[in-house]
Amino acid sequence: MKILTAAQTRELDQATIREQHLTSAELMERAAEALVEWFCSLLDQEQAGEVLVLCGPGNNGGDGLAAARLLHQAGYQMRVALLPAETQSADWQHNRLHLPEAIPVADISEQQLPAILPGTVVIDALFGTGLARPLAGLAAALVAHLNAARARVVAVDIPSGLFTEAPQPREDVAVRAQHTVSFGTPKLAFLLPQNAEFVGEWHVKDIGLSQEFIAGSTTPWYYTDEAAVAGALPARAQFSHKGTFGHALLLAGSRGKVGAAVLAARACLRGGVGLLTARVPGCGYDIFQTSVPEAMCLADPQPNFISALPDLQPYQAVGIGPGLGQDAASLAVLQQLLQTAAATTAHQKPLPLVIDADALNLLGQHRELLALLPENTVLTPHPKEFERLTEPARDDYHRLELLRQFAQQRRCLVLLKGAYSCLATPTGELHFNSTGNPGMATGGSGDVLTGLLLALRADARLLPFQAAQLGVYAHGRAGDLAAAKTGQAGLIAGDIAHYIGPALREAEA
Ligand SMILES: NC(=O)C1=CN([C@@H]2O[C@H](COP(=O)(O)OP(=O)(O)OC[C@H]3O[C@@H](n4cnc5c(N)ncnc54)[C@H](O)[C@@H]3O)[C@@H](O)[C@H]2O)[C@@H](O)CC1
Ligand SMILES: [K+]
Repeated sequence: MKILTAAQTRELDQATIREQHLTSAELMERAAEALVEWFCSLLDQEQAGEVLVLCGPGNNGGDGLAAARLLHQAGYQMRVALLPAETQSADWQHNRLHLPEAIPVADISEQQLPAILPGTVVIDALFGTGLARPLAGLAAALVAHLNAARARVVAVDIPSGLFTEAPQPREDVAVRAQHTVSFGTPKLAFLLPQNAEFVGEWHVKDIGLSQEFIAGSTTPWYYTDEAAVAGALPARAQFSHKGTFGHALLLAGSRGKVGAAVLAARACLRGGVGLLTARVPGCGYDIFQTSVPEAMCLADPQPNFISALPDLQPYQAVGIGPGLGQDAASLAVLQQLLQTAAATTAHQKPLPLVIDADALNLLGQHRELLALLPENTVLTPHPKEFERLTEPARDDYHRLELLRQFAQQRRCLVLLKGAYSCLATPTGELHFNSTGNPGMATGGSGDVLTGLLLALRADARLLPFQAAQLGVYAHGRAGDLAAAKTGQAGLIAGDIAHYIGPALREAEA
């Protein structure tokens, strides 16, 4: 699903109106109906008590006025407070005119901020995508008053004060909502950690906006939902054999961290790889062979870490990093891997690589090695690891820009891990993942992701981006399926690996 800018959202509204021969008030009515339907499913009249709608002067306020009317008709006890302004939008005026007289309406002033008791349900319809500058004056005072009131807040379209696709200076005020109900497509602001305290839980409602306009819009931002990966995994042909799905090599583990190799290997096998060979330190041989009998094992001559790169000739993809440690000998292995993989690019496609964890830290310490990365290498840093590869980011928006630049410059697929993990492509696209849950913030879940990505990169039927996108999505989905059984607290990385099969099955062609 595409993520659009505020300007594109406005154009989308206009295109929908033209295409479907609607009035703008009719489109606003659809938005209000969607909001109200959602609201009624959340809280009944008794649970809601008196509902206060705060309305700004634009169409966001118009949505609020229309919703107040519809909720009143549905039997909710409503109260409306209006933020004064020199002018109001036409659809605002239309909905002001149609507001039932039974609903009390007050004008907001510095002296007369609306009374908000703790627990009051407040619908924030002050500003939406038309926010033109940071909040100041009365609007800022009102939002500070609301945030201090400990109300139950539902934001319409976007919490007032947040910009759709740009950061707001830190000291600025924005509404802290428990829920945000938006229309059509998600907004970039919803996907960034720094906005979580404002956005709360977000919901995007379909209001029949022009699909043709969306299809024709260009954007660097995408949201990987179920539809984006539907059918992404080709069905297995009847006469497939192990070779069809590739032979992967995993370089992982060091003394005390052989478990990382085990987890990555299990995930790689669950990811459908044809054959898996793991290079582990000598101390890991018995552990690995016993824990993952389905994989082959090449013990390193060194007992405690990996010191020698096996011959790469048999493999269709190589993963390196989980539990690797940062010994100088392992750095040499990484360097040799990059040189060998890059050398194969001259006469054939580059050897697919997946680079994670300590292998990323080693790259961060020896940035000259970045120039050796073969095209379409998959890197999976969390924000700290990414910072070691680049520079500290000012905020989440700046980090996205660094991510985009890095992926373009290095011609790699870079996955910035976190909630809504973001996959950057060599062409400058950013794909935010929709699956996963906080239960996955547990040791080893990154190792599982590496193993799964390795399996999908070894599968020659998938293009590099498809493999990475499917891997990230299925990893999160496996975590969601696992958490449904274990609860989030009880979730361990091995559970995620266990559910990779069912998660991938959902994306089968
Ligand atoms: N255009 C449409 O047809 C639809 C629009 N919808 C709603 O309309 C919203 C966008 O409406 P608008 O474009 O009218 O914009 P907004 O309602 O977000 O705000 C625009 C108004 O706020 C003022 N303003 C902007 N920044 C301000 C600030 N910092 N301090 C004080 N005043 C400020 C502007 O001068 C203008 O009067 C969406 O977020 C959505 O809620 C929905 O009804 C769906 C349909
Ligand atoms: K709002």
